[in-house]
Amino acid sequence: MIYIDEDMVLKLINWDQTFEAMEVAMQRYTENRIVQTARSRTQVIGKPNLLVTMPGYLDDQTYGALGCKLVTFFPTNSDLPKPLPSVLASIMLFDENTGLPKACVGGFEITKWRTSAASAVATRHIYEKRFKPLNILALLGAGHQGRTHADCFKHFFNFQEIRVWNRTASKAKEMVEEFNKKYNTNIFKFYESNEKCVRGADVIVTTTNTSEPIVNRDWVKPGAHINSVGAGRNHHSEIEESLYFNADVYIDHWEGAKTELAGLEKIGIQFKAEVGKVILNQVKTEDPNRITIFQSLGMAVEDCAMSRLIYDSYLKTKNK
Ligand SMILES: NC(=O)C1=CN([C@@H]2O[C@H](COP(=O)(O)OP(=O)(O)OC[C@H]3O[C@@H](n4cnc5c(N)ncnc54)[C@H](OP(=O)(O)O)[C@@H]3O)[C@@H](O)[C@H]2O)C=CC1
Ligand SMILES: O=C([O-])C1=[NH+]CCC1
Repeated sequence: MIYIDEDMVLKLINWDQTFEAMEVAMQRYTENRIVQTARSRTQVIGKPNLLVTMPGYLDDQTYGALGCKLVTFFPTNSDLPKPLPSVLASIMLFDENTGLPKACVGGFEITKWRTSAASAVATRHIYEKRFKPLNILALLGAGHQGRTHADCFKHFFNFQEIRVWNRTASKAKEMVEEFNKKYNTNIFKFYESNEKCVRGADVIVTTTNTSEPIVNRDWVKPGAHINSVGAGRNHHSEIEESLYFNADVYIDHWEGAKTELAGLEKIGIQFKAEVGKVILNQVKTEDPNRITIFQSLGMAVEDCAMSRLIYDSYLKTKNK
């Protein structure tokens, strides 16, 4: 069995293939060419820390794989004397004919890249495809996901302004300085207030652990698109609940939504469709003034597609 570590993953990964892998995973979901369940959660007694398992099978010539991602979600990691990321992961890849383990692939970078690319896929198909404006992007959260989303959205879309807000303002400030330098631009702007950051934005991305809303209904302009990625007490805590009643809400998969978004269903929110249906042009939001939300949970088959991609790329570099 091969071990592909995080440094190697970073050498092999790129945005265009990651985007394609996410599109394929979401599309195959809708075509019933995948198997996955809601993820299991094992909690460390007395702590908020979780081990989460995400097994899946994806049937596809290029991205198909049988795998299982093991994710640890340890919010207390940021309080350590030497802080560690709160979300860490490893992905096991198996031979689908023999069941033999083929590889263990570092899942930290993959989780950041594939989640960001899934948001980009949702933005492209739910929002951009309808010729909607891409002037202002608001990023709420400057943690690992917030930063990778910034890279990803800079790569795929031509926003004139990318606003950044974070609970700890100094981190948003640092990120803005770093990203303006990295891309030799001045489009990244620091925002002290989440309200000001959200008002007027065409696309909003939230990547925080908050359990209280950071996006209020009245702040979001008609027709805007939101990618809600983070999870607090619930996986839908970042957005004021009343906003869901005034929006078309898209999800990535129903198995996860049934458990992790049960709170939304309980208050009467009906999900419009999974993103795969939008990619396949089976569903769309007709009203240009309707707010759209992609409530991203993350799918095991996204990780299967990514580990297959990285595994194949790794073998190619070894056989050169
Ligand atoms: N949908 C999906 O597929 C995936 C979702 N996730 C989720 O994305 C989120 C972010 O992950 P990641 O970037 O790796 O984590 P990080 O620990 O790197 O970042 C956490 C972010 O949340 C902010 N935050 C924490 N508590 C609060 C609060 N009470 N109010 C406002 N902001 C808060 C932090 O701000 P500060 O700097 O001030 O601490 C920071 O910006 C997590 O909830 C994770 O579960 C992760 C992977 C995949
Ligand atoms: O899909 C994923 O890997 C995760 N979603 C929430 C935490 C990790």
